[in-house]
Amino acid sequence: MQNLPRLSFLGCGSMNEAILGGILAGGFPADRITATVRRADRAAELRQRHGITVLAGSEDGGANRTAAAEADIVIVGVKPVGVRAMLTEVAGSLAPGAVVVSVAAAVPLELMEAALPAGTQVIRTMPNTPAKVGRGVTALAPGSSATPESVEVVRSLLSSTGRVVEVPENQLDAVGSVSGSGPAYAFYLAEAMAKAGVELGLDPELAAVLAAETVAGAGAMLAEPGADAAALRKAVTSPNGTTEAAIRVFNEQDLPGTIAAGMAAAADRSAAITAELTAAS
Ligand SMILES: NC(=O)C1=CN([C@@H]2O[C@H](COP(=O)(O)OP(=O)(O)OC[C@H]3O[C@@H](n4cnc5c(N)ncnc54)[C@H](O)[C@@H]3O)[C@@H](O)[C@H]2O)C=CC1
Ligand SMILES: O=C(O)[C@@H]1CCC=N1
Repeated sequence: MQNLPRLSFLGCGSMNEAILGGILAGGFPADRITATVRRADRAAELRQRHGITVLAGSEDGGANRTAAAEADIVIVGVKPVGVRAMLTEVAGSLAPGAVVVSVAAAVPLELMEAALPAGTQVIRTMPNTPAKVGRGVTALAPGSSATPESVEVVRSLLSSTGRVVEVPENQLDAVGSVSGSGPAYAFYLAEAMAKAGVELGLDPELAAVLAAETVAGAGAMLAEPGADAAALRKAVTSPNGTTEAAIRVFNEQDLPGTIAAGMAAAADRSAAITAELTAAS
């Protein structure tokens, strides 16, 4: 592979566009990137926003095959149910030595490798959308043919979107329920805080600004080197003060247990999707 690989994003919705945005913001040249999408209006939007080449999908899969053929790294960003069909579509078009990276939840390496020519290098990842602002975290698990050199190239590419960690594939359901889905939990908290602020008498716009800035500011503090969530929380919580009153209610109503139950449901859903996809393959 050359110093700077050519990238093709096959399917470019929320997640792949976030990665694309993070990589471009990190200085990767737009003229080495192609994306495919289904609709012409979405293609125009991506071209205008990022200055990359975008091929609008045709029913016969020609756009995906063309994009795959010219790439050193192919990043598959369609919904889990569409991954096998996408890989089957491009299997005969991949360049020799190309690396296939999947961002799809719940789609096993084994299933992806079976849809591709023997020996294809596949890397399964679980990224998250803060990649867009360089604050993502991506867990990756290399497939059986991925070389350490290719893993390093992908790791280095994704490091411009945030942190990259390597995990055994069997931990990816748990990773997805923490960091893959996690941004949604933080946004949910901001929504709930804004709504509660309105119930306490604040104007809706003001409540939304206060909640969003607070979640964002707390996130920025957590991102500082050596930050510890419990210590930061304690620094806000005066003995017998207002914060303590709120946290007492959260604990009495077992908010930690509710969060754990929700995250277990996310991991269980991932395992169930894997079972459905495996049964259908
Ligand atoms: N959204 C997120 O925060 C995260 C998503 N993921 C994974 O990323 C994958 C994509 O999820 P989203 O981006 O949320 O979905 P999305 O629906 O926003 O994006 C999928 C895109 O693929 C396009 N597409 C579908 N079939 C195509 C085809 N044959 N040719 C060209 N384009 C095609 C769709 O038009 C759409 O734009 C999923 O597998 C999901 O599990 C993983 C981590 C986080
Ligand atoms: O909700 C989902 O299924 C995807 C995977 C992780 C985040 N979004």
